[in-house]
Amino acid sequence: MSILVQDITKQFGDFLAVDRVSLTVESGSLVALLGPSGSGKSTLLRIMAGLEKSDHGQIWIENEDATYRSVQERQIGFVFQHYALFKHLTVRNNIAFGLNIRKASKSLVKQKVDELLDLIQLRGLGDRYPSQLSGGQRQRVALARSLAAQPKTLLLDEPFGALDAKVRKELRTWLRQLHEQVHVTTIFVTHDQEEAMEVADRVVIMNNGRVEQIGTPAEIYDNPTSEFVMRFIGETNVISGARRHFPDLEIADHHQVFLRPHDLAIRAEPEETFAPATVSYAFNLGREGHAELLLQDNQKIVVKLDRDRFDSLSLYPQKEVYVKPLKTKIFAEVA
Ligand SMILES: Nc1ncnc2c1ncn2[C@@H]1O[C@H](COP(=O)(O)OP(=O)(O)OP(=O)(O)O)[C@@H](O)[C@H]1O
Repeated sequence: MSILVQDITKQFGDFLAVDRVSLTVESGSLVALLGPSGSGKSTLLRIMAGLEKSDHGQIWIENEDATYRSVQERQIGFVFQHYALFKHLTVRNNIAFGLNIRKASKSLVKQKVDELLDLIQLRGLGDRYPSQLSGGQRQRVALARSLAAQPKTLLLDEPFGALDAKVRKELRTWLRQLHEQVHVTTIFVTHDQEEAMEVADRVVIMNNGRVEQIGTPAEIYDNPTSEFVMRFIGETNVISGARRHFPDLEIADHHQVFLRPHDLAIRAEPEETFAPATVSYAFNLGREGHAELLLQDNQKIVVKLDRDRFDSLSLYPQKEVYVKPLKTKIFAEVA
């Protein structure tokens, strides 16, 4: 089920929460809405679901204007951060809830619930009550309950937000695998960039109610189109007056240069076009080594090196090294 969001705007009083957002979600894809707190992700998701009215713009579902359709008519499943399972019903009956309302036959309900219990890998726990499950298990039941209604689209609002880091990580992988099995068009909101990058086919980066960039995780990481995205996704170094250190960079004198900690060459001996720097700290993290270097004007650069390179350079505090950016980004300064 493809979804087209066209020029959606939503204001709460004087505050513009969603500002002329347009985007396309392709049928069967898994898309993350990623952005800092308050950037409008949940509001946009609720507008897509039909839980919130927009002030302007349209929502198209499978080439039909769904802007004024109800949640039910949109055939959308919704899962929130805080699992809203019925406490007095077993896992089985929670999953079966929608099917029972629609008066599906007993045998069909049993078959569907069995399939969904397998899908969420909780087959043996069907007779437990929500209070007898872990947070991660409850959230999987909430997903199964949404899937039981066979929604055309699944909207997840920080589905793992209330869980601890380890369980979140497990559920990420699980969500990806689940999506590969069921292929329901899925849009999920997160403010965790690692979660978005690991799980989604495409990531929509939001900031101040607007879409900053849309792309695959690799496109967004490798080719951020704004300073905001460069800083928000992955780590970045910012060097002011970079031409003083690296005269062959083709930039204006006042430009700032952005570069990832992996995108630097380091030498132990002086070399043309390399700038001298002093190691302020260096530590070995097992798989890779990290160091902080100070340029001659005391600007800091964080570098990350694979272990072989790190070991061969034998970095230690106060050591003199020579550095050169390999891949830089320059963004127009915002007036
Ligand atoms: N019903 C409302 N009334 C007034 N302001 C609201 C309402 N809902 C959201 N807002 C405001 O709109 C802005 C966007 O909120 P939204 O929940 O969409 O952001 P978000 O990106 O999902 O943030 P978070 O990651 O913190 O959930 C916020 O500043 C919020 O305070």
